Amino acid sequence: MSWGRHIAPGQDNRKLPEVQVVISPLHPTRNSPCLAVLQALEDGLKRADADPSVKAVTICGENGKFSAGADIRGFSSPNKQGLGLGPIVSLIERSEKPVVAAIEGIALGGGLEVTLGCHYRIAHVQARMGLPEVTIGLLPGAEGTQRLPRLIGVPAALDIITTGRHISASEALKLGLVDEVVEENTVEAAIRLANRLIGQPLGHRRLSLKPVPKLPNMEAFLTEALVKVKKRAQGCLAPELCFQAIKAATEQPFADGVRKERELFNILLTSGQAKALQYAFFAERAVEKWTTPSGASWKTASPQPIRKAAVIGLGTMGRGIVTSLVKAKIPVVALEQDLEYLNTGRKAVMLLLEREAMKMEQGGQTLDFNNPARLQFAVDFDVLRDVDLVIEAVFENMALKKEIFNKLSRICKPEAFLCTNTSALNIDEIASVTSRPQQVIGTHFFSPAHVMRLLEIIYGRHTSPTTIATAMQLAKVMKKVGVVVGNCFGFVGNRMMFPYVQQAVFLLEEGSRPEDVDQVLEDFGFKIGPFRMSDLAGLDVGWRSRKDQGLTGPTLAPGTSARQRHGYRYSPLPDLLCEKGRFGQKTGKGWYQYEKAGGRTAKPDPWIHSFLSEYRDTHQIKTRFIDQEEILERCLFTLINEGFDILAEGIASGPEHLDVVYINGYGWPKHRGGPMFYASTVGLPNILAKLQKYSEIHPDVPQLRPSAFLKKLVAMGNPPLNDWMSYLHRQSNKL
Ligand SMILES: CCCCCCCCCCCCC/C=C/C(=O)SCCNC(=O)CCNC(=O)[C@H](O)C(C)(C)COP(=O)(O)OP(=O)(O)OC[C@H]1O[C@@H](n2cnc3c(N)ncnc32)[C@H](O)[C@@H]1OP(=O)(O)O
Repeated sequence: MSWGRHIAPGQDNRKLPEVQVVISPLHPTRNSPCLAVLQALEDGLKRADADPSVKAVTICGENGKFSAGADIRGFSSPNKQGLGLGPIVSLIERSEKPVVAAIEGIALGGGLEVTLGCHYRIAHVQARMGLPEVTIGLLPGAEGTQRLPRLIGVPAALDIITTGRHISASEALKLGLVDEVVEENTVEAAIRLANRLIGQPLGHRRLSLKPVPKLPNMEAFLTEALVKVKKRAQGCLAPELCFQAIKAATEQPFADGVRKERELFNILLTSGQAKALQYAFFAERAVEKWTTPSGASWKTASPQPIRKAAVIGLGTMGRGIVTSLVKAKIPVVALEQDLEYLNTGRKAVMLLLEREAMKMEQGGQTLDFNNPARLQFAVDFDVLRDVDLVIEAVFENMALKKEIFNKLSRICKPEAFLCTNTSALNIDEIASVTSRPQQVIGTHFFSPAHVMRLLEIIYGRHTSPTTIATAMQLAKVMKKVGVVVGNCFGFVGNRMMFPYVQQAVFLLEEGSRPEDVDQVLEDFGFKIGPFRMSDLAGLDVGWRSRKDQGLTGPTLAPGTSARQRHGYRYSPLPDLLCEKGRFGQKTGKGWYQYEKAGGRTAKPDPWIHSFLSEYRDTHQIKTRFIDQEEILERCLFTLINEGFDILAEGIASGPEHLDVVYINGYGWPKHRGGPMFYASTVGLPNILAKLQKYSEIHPDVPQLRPSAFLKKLVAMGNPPLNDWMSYLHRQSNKL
């Protein structure tokens, strides 16, 4: 046997026998010359083919990583890379010399497609594979949609391609995606296999020549699958086009399927959705690199280790937070005020953990939560003496939170971090009752806390960089996206949500029905419209907060106008519903009616319709027809407008932060890239003009008055989103 020389665009320092073509590194950097990588791969293959001393080829990655696929930034560059990979995969497949892929680390996207051209695939036991193109608004465009169904069948290929999920080596082996899984050196194993293959026929290993395995009921299967794909996609184009490409594989010869794949790929490549999803990919990574206006930064701050944590309060939020910590393998003490609450909380937590353990078992993982060293329940604050971090998750009441923080400050060890799970309260006020305000931080979880990815991390005036870094590290360990924001009422998420919900309610006063408003926003792509959301969360939550603020309830000054507060427009509609006991799903009635208290199926309620009509009569509001455009613009543009104020005030350090918050915590459709990205696609001058128009019609709604920062950006010529923050302190002579 003889081997070809090492042919590589990079260096392989493992000094293996001479057979390798080294492919792209794990993280193609921003300027990674992807075309050069492809060229090197092609040249390497051609040289191996032409060299009679080479009898077999192994393709592996650099530094123990196969490939993360194409450089995503390349898809938005004018010189679009990548379309050249398909012919190279075919070139690999046509090789008369056996080609074996040695998959270590990850093989994703174009990287996995390369392996589908190889005649055999060997994976390391810890390798992960996937075709995540759908998550960045694309499809596997290097013939992957045609080869994968031929290799593993249509159902498995559909699942992998339309979800973009990563699979483990053991699942890949079960599916037949790889031929062998090894625990040893994968490249050496691949070389050994290649050795054995020399001289053997390869025809049956060329996937393009194989038929797609038949299903007894292919047509019915595809029809049903399409319904599922569309339902999951919620307006996102890529999953459906992935489906179409795979369907083509079942109906057409390989070459025609490839043509169809290319056609569909081009549709996606030029779609705004791909751009938005790729923006979202990088935005999520950008927020990891946090900074604060005082100069604190991820670069200089180091997180402290959290060996043991505590959660105070086992209500809905506390239960989810405990579950997240257990899943992150952080030993946790769960504390309640008395044994009765503790037992209720304990049962609920155990139920959540059992469900999570079952889910994890399906993916071949285990969850150990029956061990007291991992999870302990208590009613005595004394058990908190040795914890490194406490998350207080009692209900939103400043006096109660302050009492708890004062106690924590006295009991916990001096270096312990104190976090408050609040959705709006002032972090500085909470910190003020402790002896360590530098270690106090807001950690705003989203319900259900063990499912939702967002963690808003709110620093106060005295919060130290180490505390921020520790909270960010905690988010990462819990597999959440931490977004560092400043301290203001409602922080980023709820502060932007307030004008959105307020407009939705004003629209009801003027003539819309809850289901009209929800429909428009759900058609836009929100998972759930504002009224369905309010019914789900419970109308009483906002009612309590408005009562605390003196906006309604017994503390309201006698003679206050029903529809005005502090000289601005106010809608008492949500208060009136609460006074009638309509709290949403929990009472079976809210903005909608439900089959029973706790029911989940929202039905439009004729009672609400006549209630709204009587309300308008009482307040002499002329009912008018409100079109979809106005509903969308008034709800979204006020939310975006608030976003510009947040940026101007330095509450968030860039538009990506706001977008990541909205995508991960508020059901904003990811394929629209987040509210600020969406604003940039609509065009800031258009948003400004519409806000000006609505503000003139509704002068008593300050949230419709265009933000000064928005006006400035328009005056500065509508710069691209990446540049917005650089204009914050620049002078504009057009204003
Ligand atoms: C020579 C053959 C190889 C093939 C390559 C050739 C390409 C040819 C084009 C083919 C065209 C056909 C269609 C193919 C399309 C694709 O391949 S699309 C890309 C598919 N791949 C992905 O979507 C992978 C995306 N990345 C990830 O999922 C994760 O980053 C990871 C790889 C699993 C690693 O995770 P983790 O360790 O948590 O690190 P991160 O923080 O996520 O990333 C670190 C930095 O790397 C950047 N990065 C990662 N992947 C890419 C990428 N594909 N393109 C550009 N940049 C990437 C990421 O942004 C981080 O950057 P910094 O924040 O600046 O550190």
